[in-house]
Amino acid sequence: MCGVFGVYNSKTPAEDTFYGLYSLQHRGQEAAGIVVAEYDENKHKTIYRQHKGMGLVAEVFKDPAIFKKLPGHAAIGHNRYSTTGASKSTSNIQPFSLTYRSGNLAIAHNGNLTNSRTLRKELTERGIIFQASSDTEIIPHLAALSKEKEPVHQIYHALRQVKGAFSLVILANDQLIAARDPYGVRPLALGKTTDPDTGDAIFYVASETCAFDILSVDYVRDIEPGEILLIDKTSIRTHKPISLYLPPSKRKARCIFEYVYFARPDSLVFTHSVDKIRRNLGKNLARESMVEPSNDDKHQIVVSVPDSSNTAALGFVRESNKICRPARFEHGLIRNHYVGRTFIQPGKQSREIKVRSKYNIIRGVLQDRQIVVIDDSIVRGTTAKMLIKLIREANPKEIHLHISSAPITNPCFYGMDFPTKGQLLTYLFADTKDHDEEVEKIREYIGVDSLKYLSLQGMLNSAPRFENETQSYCTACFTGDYPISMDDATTDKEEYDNEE
Ligand SMILES: O=P(O)(O)OC[C@H]1O[C@H](OP(=O)(O)OP(=O)(O)O)[C@H](O)[C@@H]1O
Ligand SMILES: NC(=O)CC[C@H](N)C(=O)O
Ligand code: SF4
Ligand SMILES: [Mg+2]
Repeated sequence: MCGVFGVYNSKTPAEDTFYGLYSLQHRGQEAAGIVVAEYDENKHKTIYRQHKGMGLVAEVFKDPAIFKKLPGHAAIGHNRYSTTGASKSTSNIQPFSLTYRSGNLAIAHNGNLTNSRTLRKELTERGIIFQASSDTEIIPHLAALSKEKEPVHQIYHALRQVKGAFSLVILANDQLIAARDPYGVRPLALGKTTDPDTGDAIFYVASETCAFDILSVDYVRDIEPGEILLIDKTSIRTHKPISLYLPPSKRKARCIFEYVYFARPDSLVFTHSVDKIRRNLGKNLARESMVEPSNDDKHQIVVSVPDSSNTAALGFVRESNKICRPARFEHGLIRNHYVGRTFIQPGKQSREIKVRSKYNIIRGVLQDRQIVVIDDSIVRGTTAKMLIKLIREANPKEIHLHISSAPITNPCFYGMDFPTKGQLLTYLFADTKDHDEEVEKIREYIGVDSLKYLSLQGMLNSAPRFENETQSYCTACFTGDYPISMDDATTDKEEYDNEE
């Protein structure tokens, strides 16, 4: 999924970006980087400096001396969760920065392009040399090839040619550019504060608004789907950046999975509170639930799988009580906070080890009870399978697993790393005759007394509506209805990587 952050007209751009990336850590745990722009008055040009590395933000930027070497007025940063190009390859760490005929360019990307292989082949045939194997590097190459003079127009020209999901922050000489694909698949927000000394604006761009909160920055609005926003010296005085627009798409395709799992609940995503939508998902799940408290239990014991399903579990409990099905939220699973997100971890074995070391059970809460376990999603099934085995060790009376999203049956090509059906748990049961039989087989496999997924309609009813739009969300991994065509013939993430 990746986290992107940008800042313009700050006295401490590297530090601001560090804190922004730190709060966006949940969007990518593989690598992090910052590129800072400093205007050199003597040379009349902008100099870029960077620091990048594999691992978490706090590890990559552990040494405070790094920040002394990154002075400037603007910066962009990136947390990587790889979707195209090997995870472990250092050449894929973003932001990418390069020098070309119009000066300096640096780019950070959240999303995934669906025609990058086709474009890469064309560019390679024209003699372009690629340093990385990720899709993102295509964009600066296309911009550099553009006949336009202004970097923002070169970027526009490049973005007309790429397809797929992109939320971008770009440094172009001394300017900051933010852009979002016309479908609006990934989020991107604009924030602002005022410099108390000059009255000038300080602009911020981030994947999620939680990055603004940590810096006491006001959320202004979202970068619109298809918008290319230019922030420069003039806009800091006027407090108004300039916008260009890519041709609109017929429909919008905001990733509904951002609401289900990915984003932090304290963020506004697509202009709406993730917390509120996640509570709605839990509420609708309670309405669809068929589990009644067993005779000798006064309450259902509802246990969330921390952290991502905590909010849905709260919504579930509240609604259950409203509809006279007494329920009580309990901490039955404790999470080790030093283990990050497991689903976005590359590699099966490392995901399994992480799940096992991540959770432990509180026996007293679970023993001899009827337990409703709430999780937000089942993707590969690693978490559910291992967790239920763990919960069984506490001898609960019954385990009912409730999922606050529909079954994931199709790959994502727009920025989540499950590019083939074979990676999904549902694939194991693809030959079942209908939905009920499929759910029953999954129930048996996971080893629970009952399994309930929220319906697709229940999911859509939980998410906000956008006026004058025929379709607002991408639900492709749940439905197979892909809003953006997949031009590339292969989904091999490491196609262009050499053995390391
Ligand atoms: O079926 P799987 O492939 O295991 O993936 C789904 C699980 O992964 C996610 O949690 P994760 O641990 O990544 O993040 P969290 O700590 O934010 O809940 C999600 O909330 C599910 O629990
Ligand atoms: N998840 C993402 O947003 C990934 C960005 C980019 N496609 C990469 O693989 O580096
Ligand atoms: S396929 Fe699923 S995860 Fe991917 S963008 Fe669409 S809704 Fe989001
Ligand atoms: Mg989770």
